[in-house]
Amino acid sequence: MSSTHNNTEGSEPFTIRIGTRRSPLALKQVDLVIAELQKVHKDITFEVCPIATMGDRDKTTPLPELGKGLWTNELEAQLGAKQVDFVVHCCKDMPTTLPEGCQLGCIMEREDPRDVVIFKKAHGDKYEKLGDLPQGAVVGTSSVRRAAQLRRNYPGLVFRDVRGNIDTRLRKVDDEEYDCIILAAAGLLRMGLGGRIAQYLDSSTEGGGMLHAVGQGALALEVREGDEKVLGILKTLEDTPTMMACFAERSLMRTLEGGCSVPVACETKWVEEESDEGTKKKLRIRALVVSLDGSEAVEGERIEEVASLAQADSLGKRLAQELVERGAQKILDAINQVRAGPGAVKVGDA
Ligand SMILES: NCc1[nH]cc(CCC(=O)O)c1CC(=O)O
Repeated sequence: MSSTHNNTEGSEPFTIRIGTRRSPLALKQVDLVIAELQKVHKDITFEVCPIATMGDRDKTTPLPELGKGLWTNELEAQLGAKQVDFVVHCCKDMPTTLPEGCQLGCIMEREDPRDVVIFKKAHGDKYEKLGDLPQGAVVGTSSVRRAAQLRRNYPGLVFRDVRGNIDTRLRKVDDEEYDCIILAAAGLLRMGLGGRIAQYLDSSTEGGGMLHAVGQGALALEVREGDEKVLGILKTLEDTPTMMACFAERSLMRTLEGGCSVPVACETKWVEEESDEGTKKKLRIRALVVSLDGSEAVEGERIEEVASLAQADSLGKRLAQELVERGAQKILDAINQVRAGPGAVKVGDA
């Protein structure tokens, strides 16, 4: 008689295959996910299946020309073909509408969602913040969202593209003609590179704030639609407040983009609000749609009680509609017009 190993699943040990990009950050993120899963599911074997996506292979074509899903399409194809059981994504890199047959299984607790400034090593401790930089200083970023917001507050700075993985970008700021670069805190912190962070940017930054990208700092796990077995396994990793915040952000983006990626920035925070009935936790979402050159912007904010993903969705949608009514459409139309014309304009987030 064969003995059956008694495990938490109540069945034979089995293997789960995980789809991921193969960048050092992506692999680190998968390690973090597996470490969390392994705590609960001791007898499951997790196998990492890294591949290069279009965004990894093509490092020169402007991002929008590569189309939507440049970081995700190949991974979702593998998921659909059952070559992998779930995919680990940066939530920020996922299009707001998923392909048929795919489902956002869960979103994990968020790392710091803010953007940060990293100065060239050779500058030593000469600069502490963006405002310390002289006229004409060069800021590396390929994100129109970042450049457009910073242009508004720091008109003297010059913006240049910088693409590549985190290590490549850090090498470029140190060795090439950049004075600083802007990156997401989350990637640096996960890679143990937080020591390079000189300044955190958010809506309240003195001298000029910045809102982050939709989904920035959160990891999202994508599964085949209705795959209850895998959904059940991943459920233990869900951070519901983060998931609700990201749903609000993604709904905002989905409502605004109308088929084309646009420079939309946001910031969500769970805040306590006092009322006659006592204190209540509410979700505050701030958002900004900005023209490519930073000359025009429409900003807004809403605070609502959110107790479900559907309510998070409608919060994001309402804020988007409010921004459109207050003039965001004019900015979006202008961007879409340039996008449709000859010559590429980058509006994806890098
Ligand atoms: N495609 C770039 C990308 N996608 C997600 C992150 C950061 C990590 C995160 O937001 O979870 C980055 C790098 C960056 O913006 O600095």
